[in-house]
Amino acid sequence: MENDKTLRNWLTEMNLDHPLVIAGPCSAETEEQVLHIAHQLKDSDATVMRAGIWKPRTRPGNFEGVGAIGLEWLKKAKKETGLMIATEVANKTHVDLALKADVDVLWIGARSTVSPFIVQEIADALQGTDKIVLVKNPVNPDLALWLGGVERLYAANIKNLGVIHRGFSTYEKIKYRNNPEWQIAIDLQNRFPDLPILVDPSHIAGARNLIFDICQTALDLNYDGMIVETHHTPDKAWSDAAQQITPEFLKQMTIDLRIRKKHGAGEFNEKLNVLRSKIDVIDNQIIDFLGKRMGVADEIGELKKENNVAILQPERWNNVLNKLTLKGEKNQLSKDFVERLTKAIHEESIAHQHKIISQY
Ligand SMILES: C=C(O[C@@H]1C=C(C(=O)O)C=C[C@H]1O)C(=O)O
Repeated sequence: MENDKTLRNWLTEMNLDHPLVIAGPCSAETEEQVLHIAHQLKDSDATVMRAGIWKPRTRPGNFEGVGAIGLEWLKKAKKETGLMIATEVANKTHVDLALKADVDVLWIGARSTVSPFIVQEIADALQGTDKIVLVKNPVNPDLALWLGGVERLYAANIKNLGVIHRGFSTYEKIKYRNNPEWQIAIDLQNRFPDLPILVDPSHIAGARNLIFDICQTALDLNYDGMIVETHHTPDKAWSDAAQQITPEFLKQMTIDLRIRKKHGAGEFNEKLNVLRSKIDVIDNQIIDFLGKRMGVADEIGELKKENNVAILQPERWNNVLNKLTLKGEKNQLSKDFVERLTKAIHEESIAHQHKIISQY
């Protein structure tokens, strides 16, 4: 699959003067709940109403969705409000039922994207559809697997495609439910600049107080819109209570979010060019310096080879790491960044020495 301007057609045809908003409850719970939320969303920026009907839960015993009856409620919501409707599909049966109910947007969840068998089954069931199909990132940070999902749908002649970034599962304790790993989504945008990308701040955050900032970050990274879990009484929601926001909150959020221009003009560009030349000079210096550092590591490698000494020297390495972290703090660099950078340099240094030592 190649990038192609027509990938954006479905979004362009919506003719929105703001980012695309898909909103609605994590799960459809009752007919009244679906209709109540739909009417609240009617005069918001939301174009599409979402609701989970079949809910993949991490552990059994939790509410697993109302099933096909929820499609009837969504259909009613569409009829009464004019909103388009969206739900998650995870197998051929779901697809058949959703297509029969004329669901406008179908998404493939993170737990399905990890499985090429399931994605293929869904793609086959959707073959040639003109519905909009969105692929959430897989639970693990694997861009190829994410794109593989999109490519399976593309190969099934499904042209109205997009992706949803919901973050990646992690065992580490972080402030988010799912680690955003923004760089993976940036890489995806670089490969497919015309493939619409939406952020799912609800699943990245896991908590409603983080939703605004995540949406702002996504818009600053040129995302095309957001899919946000929205419930009239979030704390009483049957699933994902902590991360749902009210329709009122959503309306205020879409007013407050800053939408920046893709490009500037005139004096801005002149100033930007001056600053960018400064960055270019510094970037060149960084690479020259790194090259010099590796040259010294090579010399150390030769020395270790002659004296049959191990490459990895944990004491020295810890010393280097601590010194640079301290120095980084003085230069307003985050500890996390300096650590990642220093580890990358160390890895390259080890690789250089390994090459020298393994030459006979
Ligand atoms: C360069 C050396 O080899 C390794 C690489 C290091 C580095 O790049 O700073 C530090 C310690 C060693 O693990 C060394 O022993 O000093």
